[in-house]
Amino acid sequence: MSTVRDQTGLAFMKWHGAGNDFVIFDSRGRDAVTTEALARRLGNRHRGVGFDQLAEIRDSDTADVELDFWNSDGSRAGACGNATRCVARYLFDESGRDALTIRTERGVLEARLIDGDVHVNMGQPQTMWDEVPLSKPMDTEHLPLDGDPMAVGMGNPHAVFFVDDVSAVDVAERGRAVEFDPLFPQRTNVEFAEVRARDEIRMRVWERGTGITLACGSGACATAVAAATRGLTERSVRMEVDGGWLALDWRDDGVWMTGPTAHVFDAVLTEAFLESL
Ligand SMILES: N[C@@H](CCC[C@H](N)C(=O)O)C(=O)O
Repeated sequence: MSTVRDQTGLAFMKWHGAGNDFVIFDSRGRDAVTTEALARRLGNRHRGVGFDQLAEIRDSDTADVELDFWNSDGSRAGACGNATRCVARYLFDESGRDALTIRTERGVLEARLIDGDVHVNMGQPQTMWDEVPLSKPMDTEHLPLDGDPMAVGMGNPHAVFFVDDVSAVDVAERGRAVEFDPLFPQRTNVEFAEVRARDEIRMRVWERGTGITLACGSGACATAVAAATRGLTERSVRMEVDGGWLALDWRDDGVWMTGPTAHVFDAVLTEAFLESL
C-alpha cells in the first residue's frame, strides 16, 4: 500500500477559474500521484470526475510550491494560468500571506493578493519560432495558415486568430484542425479573438489536449500579446471569455493576469476507482 493510496482513498479538490475547471491534488509532503492513465480516466466526465486540467501541487526547493499540469487526454501541459490562479488562492487562504512563488515547467511565477484579487505573472511571451515551438523557422507574427494567425508561447504553444465576429466561428472544427497542423510539432492551443475596443477583447478557445473550454489563462495572455503586437489594442485589456472575464496587463516584467476563482468541492477517489486504472 503506498503512502497516498491508503484505505480512505485519494483526496482532491475541484476548482474553476472563469469556468476553466480543474481537479487539484495537494501532494506536498508525499510522493506525486498523477500518472497519464489517472489523468485520462479522471478527465473523462462520464467515467471519472471531469476537468479541463489536472494540477498537482508539490514541494519545491526553489519556490513556495511546484505545480504540474495535465490535460484531460492525459497529455502534459507546460502552463495553465487559471489553475495557477486557483492554486494561488488556495495557498493564500491557507497561509494568510499576500505574495508567493510557484515553480512551473517554464520557471518560477509570482502570485500576489491585491484587494482580494489573485494576480499571477505568467512571464514574458515567447515569440521566436523555436520557443513556441514551430516546426521550422518562420515569422511568428504571421503564420502561413488561412486567417493569418500569430504564434505565441506562454510556456505552451498558442495560435491566435483575429476575426470580425467570434460567435460565427466554428471553434471545434477550426480549433481541432489547427491543433494538429504540422506547423506545430507539439500541437497547439487555438484562440479566436474579436477586438471590441483598444482595451477590450472577446475570445473563444480550443485547448490542446482538452477541446473547447470556457476560458484559458495562458490563451488569454497569448491573445493580449498578439493584439498588442499587431497594434490592435493597448497592452492592458479586459477579456470576455465564455465563462466570464479576465484582465491582462503586459508589463516589462511579464504578462499579469487576474480573474475569478471558485473552490467548488472537496472529495475522495475511492480505492476501487484507483485500482481500476
Ligand atoms: N487552461 C489553461 C491552459 C491549459 C494547457 C493547454 N491545454 C496546453 O496543453 O497547453 C490555462 O488557463 O492557461
